[in-house]
Amino acid sequence: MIVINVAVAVPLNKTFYYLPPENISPQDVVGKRVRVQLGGRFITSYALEITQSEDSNLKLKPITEVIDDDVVITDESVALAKYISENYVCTIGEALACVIPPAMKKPKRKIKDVEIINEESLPYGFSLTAAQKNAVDKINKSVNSNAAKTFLLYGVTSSGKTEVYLHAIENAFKQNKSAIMLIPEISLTAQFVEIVTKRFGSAVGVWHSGISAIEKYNLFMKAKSGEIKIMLGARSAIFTPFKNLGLIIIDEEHEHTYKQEQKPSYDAREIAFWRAKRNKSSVVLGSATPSLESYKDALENKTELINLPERIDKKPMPKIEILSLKNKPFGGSLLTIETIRAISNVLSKKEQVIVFLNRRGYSPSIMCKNCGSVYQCPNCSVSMSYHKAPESLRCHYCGETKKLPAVCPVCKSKEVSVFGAGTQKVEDELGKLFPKAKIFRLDGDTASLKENYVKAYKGVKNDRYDILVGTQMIAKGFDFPRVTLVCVVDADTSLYLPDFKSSEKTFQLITQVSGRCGRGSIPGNVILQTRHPEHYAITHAKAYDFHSFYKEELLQREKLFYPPYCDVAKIAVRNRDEQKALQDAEKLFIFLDGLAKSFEIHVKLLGPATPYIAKLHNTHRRHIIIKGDKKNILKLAEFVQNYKQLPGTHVSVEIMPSDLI
Ligand SMILES: Nc1ncnc2c1ncn2[C@@H]1O[C@H](COP(=O)(O)OP(=O)(O)OP(=O)(O)O)[C@@H](O)[C@H]1O
Ligand SMILES: [Zn+2]
Repeated sequence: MIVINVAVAVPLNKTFYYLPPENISPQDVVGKRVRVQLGGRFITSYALEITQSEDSNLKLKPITEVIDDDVVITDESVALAKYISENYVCTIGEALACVIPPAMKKPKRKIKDVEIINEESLPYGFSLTAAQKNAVDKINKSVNSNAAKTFLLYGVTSSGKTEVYLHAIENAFKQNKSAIMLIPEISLTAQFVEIVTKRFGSAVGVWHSGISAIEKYNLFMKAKSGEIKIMLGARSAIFTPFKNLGLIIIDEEHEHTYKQEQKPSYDAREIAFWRAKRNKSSVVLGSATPSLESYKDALENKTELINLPERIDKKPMPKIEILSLKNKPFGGSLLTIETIRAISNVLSKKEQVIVFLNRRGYSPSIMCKNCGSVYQCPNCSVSMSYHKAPESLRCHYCGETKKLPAVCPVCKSKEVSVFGAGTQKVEDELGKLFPKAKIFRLDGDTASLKENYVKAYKGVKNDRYDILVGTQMIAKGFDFPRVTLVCVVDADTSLYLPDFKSSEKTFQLITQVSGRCGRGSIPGNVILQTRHPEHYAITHAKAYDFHSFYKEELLQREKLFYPPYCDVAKIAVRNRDEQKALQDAEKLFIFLDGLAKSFEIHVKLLGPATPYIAKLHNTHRRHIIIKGDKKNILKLAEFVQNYKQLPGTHVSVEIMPSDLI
């Protein structure tokens, strides 16, 4: 009997046999996505191969539907899924659902292209600097000789990394090879789509979470057939099924968005290395603030370091002035007199300002002045943020929205007031201080409308706005030549989060946002408000001294045994019942500890600990952390799947998470 081996995206570590659908030959099923019934559910799955079964009594269900007309599963996608399943604790089916999106949809009739822009490629406007040329030569040599090398392009902000990428892509293109270019943030799409499509016209596809299921299908098939040769996109664009992949570029490689939090918790950088090895392609990791891991690899010659130590035309780095808020009372004015003066001065010269605060909403909490209680989210153990226009209280974690209470729910006092500041409040204050200035705010709230990304980018670029206010969305990648001042309202938002990466993230954020100014003909200035002016993340950022920061941070990591000195996994145990979450976390810890001892798996187990946010979406959480080397961590993490948990408990494993909170 002929049966078809199908990978289903469920956490059962095996593939399943189904009968081919009636009237369709088995050869026309294999390599395509199919719908199958499993345990009462219909699931989009992957038809891997035809097998002969000796057992003719086998009771098998037929495949319900063959989704694709053409083959979508390649040898590479199966091998890659196997790699993902072995390295991120998931099944082949779950891994395939990552490599080949189950949701992409074949159009009923041919639709016109939306994201592919048919502009003719434009000539280059300027010649490369010596440092850029050196970088391009090295990358091209590697691409042309199929050397499968990885480069770390460490170039200060505005050193012209984009131009290096474009020249390297052009070379790959001339060699008839394809290229993937990853960008970390959807807010940067407008800028990069403009730049890349100007050069490469209709050869470019754009892939991100905002595109429709049909657009995804079209792009996927066009990449597979070679109709497009360059894919620009977010993390998941790393899976673009190019056949002749020559080059993978990961811009802002330090960004945590390249790491998927949900299962499978893959890192796009690692997928890039795997694909590069298989396809003999080159990888370029670019950043002005490389991650500790990437910089260490480069210094140890595991990858090749290329430096762009200066800004284009030797423009000076912006001068960073630190304004200490140490002795200033909490809850006072958001902007110091010095900051207000600096903004006023820049606006009077018709230059532009970026005002950065990495917190959206109006205020992060509301508090009763009488009894001191803070209004908490009913579903999560966090305070609710106050939002103006429309006025509401919102939980930034579960989305719960409430009306602002007229009296304190605890003591009935009317003395309820907002506390702390977010981007809405900054926008408000700036509006009052500079009524003539045109202000645009880009953060998680305004960015829910897709067109606001484009509005922010084009508006600042074309001088329609004087001040851009925003969160980390505006901190990196943007190239706005008329921005001459950056104000960091509060540099400390990420500094004291209980996570081993909080100093690194703070250093990166300050360096990146500072790098947004002084990119044109007028030098830039940065004003950085902080309560911790002496912290090494801040002092080294002020001095643009990445290497000293790196050394100091490495010492801390070594002392506390954290990456890059070990690998880590975060196991989250969740249950709606707090006691059950706690009990199961403790039982799981004992189970893993016993296994580690009896199988002599050398790892360090920590926990179970209450995470920074103990309750999320009405679910209580406990974390177990495994530290050690990757092989041992994976060995132990595999056992998590065999753990018999209490009803209602959900256990997930994240390999090398971007944080431990
Ligand atoms: N060779 C060159 N000659 C003149 N201008 C250049 C050259 N190369 C790049 N530029 C310009 O310099 C500016 C900064 O370049 P780019 O945006 O690529 O910097 P970057 O290194 O990516 O910075 P960041 O890390 O801040 O994103 C851009 O406006 C770009 O057009
Ligand atoms: Zn909530």
